[in-house]
Amino acid sequence: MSDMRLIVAGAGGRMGRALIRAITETPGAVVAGALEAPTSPLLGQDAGTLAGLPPSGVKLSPDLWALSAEADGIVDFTVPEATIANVAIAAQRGLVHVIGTTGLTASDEAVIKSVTSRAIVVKSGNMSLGVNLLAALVKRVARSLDAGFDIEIVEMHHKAKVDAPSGTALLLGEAAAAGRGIELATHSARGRDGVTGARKSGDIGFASLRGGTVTGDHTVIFAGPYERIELTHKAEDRMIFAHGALKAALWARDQGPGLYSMADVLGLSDI
Ligand SMILES: NC(=O)C1=CN([C@@H]2O[C@H](COP(=O)(O)OP(=O)(O)OC[C@H]3O[C@@H](n4cnc5c(N)ncnc54)[C@H](OP(=O)(O)O)[C@@H]3O)[C@@H](O)[C@H]2O)C=CC1
Ligand SMILES: O=C(O)C1=N[C@H](C(=O)O)C[C@H](O)C1
Repeated sequence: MSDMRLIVAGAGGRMGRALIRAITETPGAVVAGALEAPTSPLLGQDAGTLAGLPPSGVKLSPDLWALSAEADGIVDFTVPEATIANVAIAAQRGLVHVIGTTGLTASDEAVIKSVTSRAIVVKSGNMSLGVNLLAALVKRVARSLDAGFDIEIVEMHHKAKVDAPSGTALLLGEAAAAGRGIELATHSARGRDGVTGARKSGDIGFASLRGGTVTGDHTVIFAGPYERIELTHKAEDRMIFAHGALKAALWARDQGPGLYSMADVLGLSDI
């Protein structure tokens, strides 16, 4: 099969630069385009050079329609507004769309879902192997423990992160809720402050810390009477997300239309 031609959306960002490096070092994939915001001062710069590599000849462009004429997929770690704009073009052009962007609203999620009867989308709040294994473990542990064990999810990220709770924390919350057989939407406690009253039994709590250069730490705490289980993942380098996203793109190329998760890509869906 020919190399998969990938567009990196948000190519000047932290994840975009990691993706350019990951694609460059992976056989079977090539950088076919580098998309950036129309207002970005980086437009016209070389994607390879920005990623700390030799010049690639691929310049940052704001025009996905033009870039996508010669591409098979788009790997998108940007901002919700950009991702939603990209969804329509990717679907129209028949591109595999790998979405890592977090902070998506329920209506954004609905827009993404709406194209998946005809388009291939892989979306996950965390593309790393470790976090997706952690999610499977969390689901399993939650299934074994009753509501006497309170579930709390703590995450810490670098000071530039703009959304909270993190996409990963929400993914882990969904896993815990699935294990317990409840809906996260109606059993979640976010942003406690002031006189909140006692903890509501059955809720899944979230707490977000921001500071420094932390790549991404997540702990799921099962706090029961006189004992506590804590499951933790610590990301040490963004390349784990980039390699996961690339694996997703190459995997998705052989799938039919649909909305897939990293659990599907990694074969963890049945845990
Ligand atoms: N699922 C996962 O595994 C992971 C998800 N993420 C998520 O990925 C997203 C990006 O993270 P990160 O790289 O750290 O953030 P950055 O802010 O470093 O990068 C985002 C990039 O997207 C660009 N951008 C904004 N608007 C557009 C547009 N319309 N078209 C193209 N590009 C655009 C930004 O440009 P400008 O700065 O000029 O606005 C910026 O370069 C976040 O939502 C984050 O939570 C991060 C890591 C792992
Ligand atoms: O913004 C980040 O940096 C990260 N975002 C993702 C999230 O919201 O969980 C994944 C990772 O933790 C890094």
